[in-house]
Amino acid sequence: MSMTYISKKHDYAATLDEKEQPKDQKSASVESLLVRTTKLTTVTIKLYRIMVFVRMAIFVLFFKWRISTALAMISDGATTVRAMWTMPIAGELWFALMWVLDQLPKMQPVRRTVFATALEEPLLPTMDVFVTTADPEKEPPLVTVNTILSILAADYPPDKLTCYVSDDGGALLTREAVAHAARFARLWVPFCRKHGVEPRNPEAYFCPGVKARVVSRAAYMGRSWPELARDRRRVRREYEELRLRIDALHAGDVRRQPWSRGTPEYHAGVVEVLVGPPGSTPELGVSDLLDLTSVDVRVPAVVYMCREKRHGRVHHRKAGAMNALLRTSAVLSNAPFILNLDCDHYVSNSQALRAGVCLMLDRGGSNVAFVQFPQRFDGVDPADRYANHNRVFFDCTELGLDGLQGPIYVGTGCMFRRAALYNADPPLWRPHGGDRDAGKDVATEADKFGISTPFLVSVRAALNLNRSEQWNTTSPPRSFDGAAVGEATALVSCGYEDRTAWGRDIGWIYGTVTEDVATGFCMHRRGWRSAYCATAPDAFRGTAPINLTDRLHQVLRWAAGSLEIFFSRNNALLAGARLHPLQRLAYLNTTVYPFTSIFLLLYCLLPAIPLVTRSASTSAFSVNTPPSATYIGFVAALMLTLAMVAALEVRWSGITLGEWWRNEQFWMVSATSAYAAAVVQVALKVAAGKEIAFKLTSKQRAPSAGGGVVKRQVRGAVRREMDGADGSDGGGADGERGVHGSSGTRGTVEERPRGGARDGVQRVGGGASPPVRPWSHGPLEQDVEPPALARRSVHSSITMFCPPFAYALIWLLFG
Ligand SMILES: O=c1ccn([C@@H]2O[C@H](COP(=O)(O)OP(=O)(O)O[C@H]3O[C@H](CO)[C@@H](O)[C@H](O)[C@H]3O)[C@@H](O)[C@H]2O)c(=O)[nH]1
Ligand SMILES: [Mn+2]
Repeated sequence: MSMTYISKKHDYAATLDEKEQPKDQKSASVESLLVRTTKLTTVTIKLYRIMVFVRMAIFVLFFKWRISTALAMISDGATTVRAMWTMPIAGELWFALMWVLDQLPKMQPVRRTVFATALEEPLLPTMDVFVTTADPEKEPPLVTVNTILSILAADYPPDKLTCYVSDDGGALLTREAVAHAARFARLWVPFCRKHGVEPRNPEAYFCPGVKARVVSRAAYMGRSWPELARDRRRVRREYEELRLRIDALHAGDVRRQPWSRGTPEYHAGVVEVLVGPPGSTPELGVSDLLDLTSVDVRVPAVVYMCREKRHGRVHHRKAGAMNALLRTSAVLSNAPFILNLDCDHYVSNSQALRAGVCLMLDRGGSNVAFVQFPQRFDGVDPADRYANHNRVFFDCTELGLDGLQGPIYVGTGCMFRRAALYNADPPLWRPHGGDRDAGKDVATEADKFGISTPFLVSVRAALNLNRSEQWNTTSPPRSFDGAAVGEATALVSCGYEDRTAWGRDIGWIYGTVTEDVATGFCMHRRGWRSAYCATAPDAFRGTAPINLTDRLHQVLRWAAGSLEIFFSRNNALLAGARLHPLQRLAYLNTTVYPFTSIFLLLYCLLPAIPLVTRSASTSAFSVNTPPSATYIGFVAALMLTLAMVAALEVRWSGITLGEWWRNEQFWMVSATSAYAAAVVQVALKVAAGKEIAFKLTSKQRAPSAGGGVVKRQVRGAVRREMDGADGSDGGGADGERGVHGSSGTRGTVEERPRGGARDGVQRVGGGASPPVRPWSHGPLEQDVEPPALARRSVHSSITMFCPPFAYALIWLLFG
């Protein structure tokens, strides 16, 4: 099976310039077998480029006319009049600049086709997967558990994969839930392997969600179709028990003393190997539940980590957790490649890990520091009213940047080269005769990496392995023994990074709440490339904020984090020449966009001043004078070209016009609220040193898995099944139907393997519904009406974001 980009109807021919990707000796043998990169050369993209330049030319003419007219008008005017002319022109110049910064990096998009199965199993390198969670209330342990299960069941050799979980909350609840997941994995992983099910997240697989894919009878590759139905029912019952156990954990003793090691902000460091590494040869299994006689039952290793936290010590939020994971994994498995998933982003395509590796090992791949996958989301309402899908960014901007030395790193769903996190130089920029620090002694690196000798040894091994690129023959030593775990625990103590380069040059970058953008930028600045990997089906899927308050808080955090980067040493304007000029523009755009709010608010509010103040000087403003024909002509031309550029962008990228429009709408909402709040926050930080908080996004899934009105009856069905329906093969859970999408037009009905009863949706378990707790998975059956949810959240958002408006109004009226 080859993994191709989400199907597009364009045909494209030109292969990427040879100069762009220097021929690499070691990976030459796999040249063009793993990845095919093609520039988009359709008529649409050519027209698109022309239209962008036409619009830029119109801008130049417009500003020439506008500024000369303004100068004539204000030559003898009062100060107010001058201000009234200068501000709008400054605003227009800023908006034009932002548009140009946004468009130019999108002009050379490329598409990649990854042939994941072309990479033979023995050639696969080892891989560490990092999952971060921070608060069991906002990030329900069940969500984390499902993510872990999807990772463990991914199609990757189990002896080459290790799953690390970082628990920043230090919660016993999370640790226990992960341990339960590790136990359930012994059944779940062989089941997935045996029947090739997708997606390998049990919640998504068993629930009638939008993306639950069920193999059709014809495509089924297993031994016998009825066996799948029977196994599926049995595994499902076990999964239901796991869910109940995790609920019980929350409700029971653990809940009464959830922070057994202290509080979320004060606890000791813990590293615990929950599942040890499996052997390197397949083990055929025995199980009471399933026939596993011909299935490899090995499960990848699982490590739980909770870094130490102390009062008065900054912990650097996710970046700090990732760096702790980087060190922990270094002394245990030390894999050359690292995949990061937030606790809610599960592996939705079991081939995804291989796809990422292909981009790293392919010709020219040795210069790739990270592979960013698009972020896709479940549970967003069908109208996507808060533009959660972010299609314009993922399907246009990142695709465009992929043609310019690589996309921006934007968090979850990103695969890294360990050596790049250790601040190594890419081969492309290595000084002749080897690496810049190849000859250096490890001991002298202690001021950068900290004093742990085993860790320094692991760094050296990782850098050497990266230089030799012999991934398969010299796999790094994996030791999970007591000594290694003890060392790992010392490495997650909160003082370890003192007086080192962690967070500055090494690992994830500190000093901003959007550590992702800063970290990727530092790599690009060193000359590393990155790659964008959009697969079909989606590689990973996660949850998005389901109400406006959460969404605006998320946008506020991103905007504030961007400005923090702008005011730091990682400002794109200060970067050296290894950054592609257009990439520099893209980074500049990514770090200054929140300033737009100032211009936008003034631009919209200033014209109203004469109406409310009625002062002599401003009333001289002719509110009654009709706009000149030239002005109307320019505005019409700018609007028309904007629409044409949008239409062409929509065409070449394959997104819908609706998605583009949502993006514009939500941009307006953010720019007049969250961006302004971000500017205020960062101003306070710069002026008074007030730190910006990392407010976690709640991962409580909307009770509607597929968005809109979706009925969930899983518990009911399972309970009914448990109540004695077991014998009736074919009824029960396997007979239910999933109502998809629920948007009416897109909704499809999917049959589960055994077909059978078609009334599954109506069935509800008997007895009283369990109490709805925030972390539980909802009542037995619930209709959710998104507008009601949205209305409620609009109220809370208004109270949250009205201060900037209130101040603006007060200033206008009485200032
Ligand atoms: O002190 C902290 C704070 C957060 N996290 C984890 O960071 C991740 C991201 O948090 P979330 O609230 O989901 O933020 P989002 O805005 O949804 O995430 C996006 O934006 C973040 C930067 O603002 C990136 O870190 C994420 O990878 C990216 O997906 C989650 O797994 C958290 O558990 C920690 O581990 N420790
Ligand atoms: Mn998130």
